[in-house]
Amino acid sequence: MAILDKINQMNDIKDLNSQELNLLAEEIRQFLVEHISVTGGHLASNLGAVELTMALHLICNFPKDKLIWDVGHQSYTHKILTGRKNAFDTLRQFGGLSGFPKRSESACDSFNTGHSSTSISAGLGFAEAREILGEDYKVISVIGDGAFTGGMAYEALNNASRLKTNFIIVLNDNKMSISENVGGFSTHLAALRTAEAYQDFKSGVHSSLNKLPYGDRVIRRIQKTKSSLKQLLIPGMMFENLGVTYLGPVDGHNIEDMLRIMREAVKVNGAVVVHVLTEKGKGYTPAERYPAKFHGTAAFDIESGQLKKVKEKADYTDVFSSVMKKIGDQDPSVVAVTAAMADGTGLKRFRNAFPDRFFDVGIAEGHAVTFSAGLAAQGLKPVFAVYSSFLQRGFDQIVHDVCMQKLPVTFAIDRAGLVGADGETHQGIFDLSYLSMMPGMTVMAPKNKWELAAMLRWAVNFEGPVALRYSRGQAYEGLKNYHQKIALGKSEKIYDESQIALFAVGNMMETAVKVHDLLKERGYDCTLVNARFVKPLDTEMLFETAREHLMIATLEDNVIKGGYGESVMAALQQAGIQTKVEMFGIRDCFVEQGSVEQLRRAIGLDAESVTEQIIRGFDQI
Ligand SMILES: Cc1ncc(C[n+]2csc(CCOP(=O)(O)OP(=O)(O)O)c2C)c(N)n1
Ligand SMILES: CC(=O)[C@@H](O)[C@H](O)COP(=O)(O)O
Ligand SMILES: [Mg+2]
Repeated sequence: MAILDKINQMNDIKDLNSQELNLLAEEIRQFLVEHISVTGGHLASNLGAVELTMALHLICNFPKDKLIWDVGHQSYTHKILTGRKNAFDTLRQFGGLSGFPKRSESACDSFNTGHSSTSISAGLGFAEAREILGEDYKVISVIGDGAFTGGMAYEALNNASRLKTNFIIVLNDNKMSISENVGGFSTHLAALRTAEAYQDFKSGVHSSLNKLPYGDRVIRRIQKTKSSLKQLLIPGMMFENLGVTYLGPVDGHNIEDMLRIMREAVKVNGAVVVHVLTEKGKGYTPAERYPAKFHGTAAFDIESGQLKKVKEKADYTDVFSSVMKKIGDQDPSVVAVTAAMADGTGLKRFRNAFPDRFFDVGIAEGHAVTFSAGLAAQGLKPVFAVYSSFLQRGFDQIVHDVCMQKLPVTFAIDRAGLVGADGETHQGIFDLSYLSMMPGMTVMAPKNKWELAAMLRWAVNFEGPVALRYSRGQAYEGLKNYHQKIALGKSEKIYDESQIALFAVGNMMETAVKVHDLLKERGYDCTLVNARFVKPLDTEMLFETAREHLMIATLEDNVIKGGYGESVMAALQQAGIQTKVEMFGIRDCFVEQGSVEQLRRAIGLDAESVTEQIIRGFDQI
């Protein structure tokens, strides 16, 4: 890779001529495919953003200028161009290069991201701060068409209209969210794309008018007129009417064209949207053909595009997917909602079977919650399938629109607990706390794949809000013979022994079984209880067990604060039961990237660490 080898630190790209730049783009693509095929990562979005990132690096000076990526999953070329190329062997691994921008990783990463639709708000903050502090740097936010379906983007645009100094918003439009993009804004972008033919004409008119003594006034007049001529001159009218200049569309794989438009953009005194057209997966045929599959991928074979490790057993998402389809067959009042995660949540199967009862609302979790509340208020049974960390976006909507009205919305919460390589932004470690505190909310978690099926059936028929949380990855197939009927607020005793009683939540039951066995090997007896319900708590079982044991241990893959363990502790205290309690969960910290096994070991949530700690605690009694 002759050209890429010359790029060792920020701003090296500026020494290249036009031909070398095009060669560099090819070499970066090859580098991305070669590395991500080994480590896994967000391939398709990065392949599409190569030239776009290069153009930004040619126009900016890093780290002085500020580049803010939306979601941040497409920032790999930026990392390569800012001295992090050699760390790509460790991408998304424990202690390695993050898959998202990280201020702690480089001075060239201005803002941490991972969740969608934040970049315009953050960028606007940078731009306003620049003015107040009397500084001088460019501020550029890069947001995808998918991320632009999130409400925060509109709130920020609305706010950006007041800005009198330059702030560039690059809209990277590849017609895709993870799957096809949806909604009215996406249709609007499609219309803008077809306005491409007018672009030269439009920029010609704009720049000629700008040169006239009162050119800016003439442009403003045209913007104010109701004439249909305006549509011809100003295709991005929606932005222009909000007081934000629109430039584009421009071919996002043509560096020269992008530089030309960016040179115009930096002259605008205010917020300016530069509409860039790219192809997701560009340059690697399997990713061009299947951009959703290669959005985020595990290691794959470059030649065939096939994953190196074939899934042997169902994961929880597969179980949810097939049970939802069956429930849909049996009950026409069940409807499904996703916020742009039809693939990841497994709702694709439901969508294919019942397209009229399926809603992809875009990356709009807050809206999805209230929309589900509306469906429920009219007698339907909505299931909102969502990743745990993304549901954080809907906190007030769950309180205000669902729980206060006691509406029967089922929250099918996937990726609960530690998720692994995506790191701290994506760990689903807060849901038990923030959901348990809400009056009227029922919170449950299955111990294995059969229990997920039973709980889902139970939840959709329950007359109130239910949160059902399950984890990323292979569904546990142990404890198959324990299938006591689901009953509100009732937990399930697995092993009835003495001395120590271990209460575990959902996914952590697999670890709890190992802890039980390890304790046995070390000569300790251990009763094992599958909590099933984090709320309401099974106080009957808890109190009875506490009175019969010397020590209670709780195990959850959630932060300890406000989690299951603290509920158990509080209930025992209120009842005046003095049994010793050890809580196992996530201490007050964010958990970095790594495999789930590595992370559990690092935070003391693996079977061996839990066993050791229980023994230490028990021996002190
Ligand atoms: C709040 C939130 N919801 C969902 C996601 C999952 N997610 C990550 S990328 C993505 C699609 C983004 O599409 P776009 O912005 O167009 O970027 P592209 O991948 O097409 O480059 C989604 C839904 C997220 N990161 N944050
Ligand atoms: C960037 C993003 O938010 C998603 O692409 C996420 O990485 C998907 O995670 P899963 O691989 O768990 O579906
Ligand atoms: Mg997109």
